[in-house]
Amino acid sequence: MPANDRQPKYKRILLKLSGEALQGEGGFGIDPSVLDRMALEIGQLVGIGVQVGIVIGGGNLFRGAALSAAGLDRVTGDHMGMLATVMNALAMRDALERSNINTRVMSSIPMDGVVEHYDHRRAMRYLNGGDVVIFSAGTGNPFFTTDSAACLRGIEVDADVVLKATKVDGIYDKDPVKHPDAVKFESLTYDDVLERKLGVMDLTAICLVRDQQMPVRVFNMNKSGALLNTVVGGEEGTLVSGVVND
Ligand SMILES: Nc1ncnc2c1ncn2[C@@H]1O[C@H](COP(=O)(O)OP(=O)(O)OP(=O)(O)O)[C@@H](O)[C@H]1O
Ligand SMILES: O=c1ccn([C@@H]2O[C@H](COP(=O)(O)O)[C@@H](O)[C@H]2O)c(=O)[nH]1
Repeated sequence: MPANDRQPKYKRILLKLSGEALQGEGGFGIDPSVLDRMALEIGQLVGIGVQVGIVIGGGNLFRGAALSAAGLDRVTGDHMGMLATVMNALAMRDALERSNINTRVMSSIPMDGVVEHYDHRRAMRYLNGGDVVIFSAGTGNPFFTTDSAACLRGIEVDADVVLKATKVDGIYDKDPVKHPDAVKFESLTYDDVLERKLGVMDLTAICLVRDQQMPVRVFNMNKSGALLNTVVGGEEGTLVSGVVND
């Protein structure tokens, strides 16, 4: 069903941005033009009064599992991955502030003088005051992912929904990047995702949102206007919740 007006459906969202999406055509690092486009789209949400928390991945720079496969100690690799998310957060804050959007970066790992340490009550004050808050450094613990961090922070700040922005336009019965014949779901229950082991999000994250009944929508960030459409109630991508909406 298309969104019929510009009134937000959600008061507060937790937006998970894929680190890989920031690399643009370059294949590594951060493409400033991608940041600017995302800042514009996030600004549209702030403009209609939506409170926005963000978690950004680190896959454009480092992933602990990949570093470990190349011979590094896994915990060291995960620390590098979490630091990568701080770099992405700083770059995103820069783009948002150039668009005149007040933005705070908080880190799960103390980094005095660079970014604020994560503090739940302070984060709530910033969100209530209309600042965008970027939660960086994942959960602060190795062996987790930023999907888990996004779900955790989304639950902690009492977001209405976790929006996972990615490069595919929803959840399929198998990875659509590898399988052109993959079939898309409009909606799924948490148990569907777990039982079918659908790889778009890690299963720890799905268990967390299932236990707290936090809805998650997976949609394509490369589709212009999809983020705003989602927030005003458009049915972009795939919704994961406690019920199937057919
Ligand atoms: N069943 C599935 N449905 C949809 N996508 C799937 C599925 N299985 C695997 N994928 C893959 O999951 C990817 C989504 O992961 P994405 O890159 O957004 O997250 P991430 O790994 O958390 O981010 P980062 O790039 O920051 O590490 C898609 O690009 C898609 O190729
Ligand atoms: O809580 C966390 C979150 C992330 N990591 C490490 O960071 C990288 C990048 O995150 P992605 O979710 O893959 O984008 C991840 O591969 C882990 O190595 C972590 O250790 N703990």
